[in-house]
Amino acid sequence: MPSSKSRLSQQPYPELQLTPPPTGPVIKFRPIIISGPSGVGKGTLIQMLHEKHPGMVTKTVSHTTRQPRQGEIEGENYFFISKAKFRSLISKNAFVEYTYFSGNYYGTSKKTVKDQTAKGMIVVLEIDIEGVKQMRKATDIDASYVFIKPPSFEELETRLRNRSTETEESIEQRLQQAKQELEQADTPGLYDMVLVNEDIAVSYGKLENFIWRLSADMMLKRGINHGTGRITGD
Ligand SMILES: Nc1ncnc2c1ncn2[C@@H]1O[C@H](COP(=O)(O)OP(=O)(O)OP(=O)(O)O)[C@@H](O)[C@H]1O
Repeated sequence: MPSSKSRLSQQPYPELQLTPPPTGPVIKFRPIIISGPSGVGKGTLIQMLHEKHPGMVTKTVSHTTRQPRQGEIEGENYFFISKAKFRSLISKNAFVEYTYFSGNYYGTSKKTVKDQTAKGMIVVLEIDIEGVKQMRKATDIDASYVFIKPPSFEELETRLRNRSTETEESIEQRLQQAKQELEQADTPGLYDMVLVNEDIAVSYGKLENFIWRLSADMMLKRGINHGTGRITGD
């Protein structure tokens, strides 16, 4: 696969300068939630967004109860907290979504999403389908949801194998999980866009276009001047 930078040629809204306004109220963009089966290319697409729009597109740091691995940094890879603290945060409804996986909790705190949004950043989060269902039920984070599909199940398997990061057992588990996720992806009201990731450059263009269109709609609704990115009324 060519490097992500060489593929980033198309800017669908060249006139739209997505930089936070230097003064005045900060524009709050809707968080973008990306889901899809393991190996479909979510991480690749999100990395491309970060590389092309550093300082504008951001991810949040998750909380976990698992032990830090060698080299992992508190506040950079995860916020490492105890199970008691995690459970206390659950009871306070502090997570956008959370999951219990392999003996540990993992979750995205509402505060981290809201803090980044308040700074005028577009938060892009990778969240699985169960997390999306949790988020759709909650009302305090107004996000947009994208599901990434593989062109075929065989291609998904090829990508997972070629990535060479998984054991055979893990590949089988992921493919099993993928079947269930793909069956649910078209459930009405779950995702705002379903994107088939065939050619990575085309997929990236469609994803960027979707995000810009949302942002442009939001700016227009709020009377924002595209030239400066400043809010002219609300
Ligand atoms: N459109 C594409 N065509 C071919 N290969 C791709 C495409 N998109 C991604 N890949 C490759 O497929 C593999 C899986 O991609 P990636 O790691 O981004 O998947 P993921 O959805 O983030 O998986 P996980 O959920 O397991 O983290 C990587 O080796 C990546 O380079």
